[in-house]
Amino acid sequence: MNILLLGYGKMGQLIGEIAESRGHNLAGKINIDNREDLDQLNSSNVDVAIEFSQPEAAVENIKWCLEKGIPIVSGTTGWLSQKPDIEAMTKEKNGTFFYASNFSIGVNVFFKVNEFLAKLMNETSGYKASIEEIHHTAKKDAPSGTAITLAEGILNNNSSLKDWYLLEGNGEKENELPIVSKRIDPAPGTHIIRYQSEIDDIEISHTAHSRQGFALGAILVAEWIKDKKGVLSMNDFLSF
Ligand SMILES: NC(=O)C1=CN([C@@H]2O[C@H](COP(=O)(O)OP(=O)(O)OC[C@H]3O[C@@H](n4cnc5c(N)ncnc54)[C@H](OP(=O)(O)O)[C@@H]3O)[C@@H](O)[C@H]2O)C=CC1
Ligand SMILES: O=C(O)C1=N[C@H](C(=O)O)C[C@H](O)C1
Repeated sequence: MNILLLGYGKMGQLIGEIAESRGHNLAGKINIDNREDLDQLNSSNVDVAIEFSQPEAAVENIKWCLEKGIPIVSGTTGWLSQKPDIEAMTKEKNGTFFYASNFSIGVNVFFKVNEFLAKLMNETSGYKASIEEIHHTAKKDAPSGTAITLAEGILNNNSSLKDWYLLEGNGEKENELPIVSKRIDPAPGTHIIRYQSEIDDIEISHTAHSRQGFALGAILVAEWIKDKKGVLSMNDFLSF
């Protein structure tokens, strides 16, 4: 396949390496300083675009793909308030848009375990839920997209928590789920769910040892999505 990389930073470069090792051709490696290269690209020379850029750039990149009729796989986090507009545009253009806050298969198993545990804890009183995420210091957004997905998994299965919030300092909120974001190098991505009571604590965690799982997951999705249409997610891609 001809793969266009929108964003050629830590993730874009690793995705490029793995894609080439799987026999794909890189149609372009776009960063902020070579966007004029996009003028030469369209659906006749790009099969699929993979977008890992930054929160301020994601929407423009995704819209460019939808306008050109190029299927787009996006992993950029921190722009999701505009996702409804992108979903509407995907339908209007009969395009292909895939978003995941985390492409690692292990994290997607962890999402399911989190939902199951949240259901059990909804039946159990006396525990206080919280999320902690730890990432490298170059990360631009907080909380992480993965922490937000985990929070949604808890809120959808819990009748007493109304919303999540980013906990900074001592500002705890009643009946809301706190997320603590820590920035420590070189952490590629750690997420911890805690239920704490006076009697005992329950904790589940996922720790990425590198960016390999995120990058390989995005390529597997790009290979799968080529001939599909609509707004798609990891729940469509994975069979569990
Ligand atoms: N969903 C998932 O599984 C994962 C998601 N992510 C997310 O992916 C994103 C990228 O992460 P990472 O690679 O670590 O970040 P980096 O900062 O290493 O890379 C981002 C790249 O995007 C480029 N960029 C900035 N503006 C534009 C633009 N307008 N068009 C094209 N490229 C642009 C930057 O270029 P320049 O350097 O020139 O500014 C930079 O090279 C983040 O939002 C992160 O949270 C990360 C890992 C996994
Ligand atoms: O910025 C990162 O590095 C990561 N971002 C994603 C997120 O915000 O959840 C996924 C992964 O944790 C790495």
